[in-house]
Amino acid sequence: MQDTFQRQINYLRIAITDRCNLRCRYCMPATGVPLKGHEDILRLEEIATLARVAAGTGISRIRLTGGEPLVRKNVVTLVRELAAIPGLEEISLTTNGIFLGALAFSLKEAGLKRVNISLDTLKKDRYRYITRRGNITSVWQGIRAALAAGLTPVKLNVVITRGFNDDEILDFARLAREEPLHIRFIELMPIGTAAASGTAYVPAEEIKGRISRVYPLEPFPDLATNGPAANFRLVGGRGSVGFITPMSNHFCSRCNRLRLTADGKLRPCLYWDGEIDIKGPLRAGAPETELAAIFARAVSLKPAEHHMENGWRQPRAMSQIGG
Ligand SMILES: Nc1nc2c(ncn2[C@@H]2O[C@H](COP(=O)(O)OP(=O)(O)OP(=O)(O)O)[C@@H](O)[C@H]2O)c(=O)[nH]1
Ligand SMILES: C[S@@+](CC[C@H](N)C(=O)[O-])C[C@H]1O[C@@H](n2cnc3c(N)ncnc32)[C@H](O)[C@@H]1O
Ligand code: SF4
Ligand code: SF4
Repeated sequence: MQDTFQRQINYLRIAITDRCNLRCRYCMPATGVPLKGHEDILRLEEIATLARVAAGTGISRIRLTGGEPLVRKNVVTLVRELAAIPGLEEISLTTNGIFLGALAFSLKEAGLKRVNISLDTLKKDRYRYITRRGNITSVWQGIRAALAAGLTPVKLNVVITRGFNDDEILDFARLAREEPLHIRFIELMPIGTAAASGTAYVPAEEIKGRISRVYPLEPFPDLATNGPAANFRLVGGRGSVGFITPMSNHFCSRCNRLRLTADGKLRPCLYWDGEIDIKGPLRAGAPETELAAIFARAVSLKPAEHHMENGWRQPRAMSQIGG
């Protein structure tokens, strides 16, 4: 599908749940985000139906996210169903990694291609602080299991915030040198609790400068997956570092994605309030041609770019949109 700005839309991010086992401070309040009722959330077979329709419209990659996708019961069965859909070349997943140790091999066997794992600090106490409850040892078990299972390339998503973890930038770079891990530094966006907290993002250029003064970097186009990251190999290293810059240098002109929320809304953009209900028509028995037309309408409504700078704030939490 092509949108009104000549961008090819071939990637769908599906939030398969709005629930999460963690409470990352920049993402949600300590009490969590009000959850949708059981009936409001797409059933797994409904997600599979919509994925089949999406594939028919030209979507070739699907990423499962949330909330925390691995808290959704029967996620392995869902992956198996999605992996069997003709036209879907890649099913991937973004997770906090806590339950990945237990699930990595079954997910791989079911057809998952790769995982991105969120880890904002390498320090045990800080991890518990930023997630308000997580145990970093479980995340490392998840990372090791992902590598062993071949869910590769394994990418680590790191949100650097001023005064919290900006002293760990070189530790992460060292990790990328020593291990086959691809660290992506993400600029904090004013979404979720981050919007009101005044927490400051650290521009990617500053992070890159600090790394390249110690570890020479060279462009690493091989890791490109049509995602937003600009990737660099550390000369002589096993992994890489990448930069996702929604704030300092947004990548909207290359946008290739739609989002489907856990409660069945199609979102043309991460940072825009437009969304289209597709669960209602699906449950009312709409034929697949009609559902495909709803995908096409969502694509036609994609804005040229986000306007995070103009003061409008996304009312949905990141865990509801899927990141
Ligand atoms: N502004 C904006 N940020 C995005 C978008 N897609 C991803 N991000 C940010 O990048 C983070 C990491 O995204 P991932 O879930 O790892 O997905 P990805 O980077 O597309 O994955 P790859 O296919 O591995 O490149 C998200 O949580 C967001 O913070 C987008 O379309 N717009
Ligand atoms: C919303 S989570 C969903 C998937 C899973 N629970 C996880 O944490 O990977 C996806 C990603 O969004 C990132 N994220 C959450 N809030 C953000 C914000 N305000 N700005 C930038 N990234 C954010 C998280 O760090 C995580 O990497
Ligand atoms: S970033 Fe992911 S793990 Fe952390 S609270 Fe949000 S949804 Fe949960
Ligand atoms: S902010 Fe919106 S338009 Fe820009 S890359 Fe993200 S989803 Fe696409």
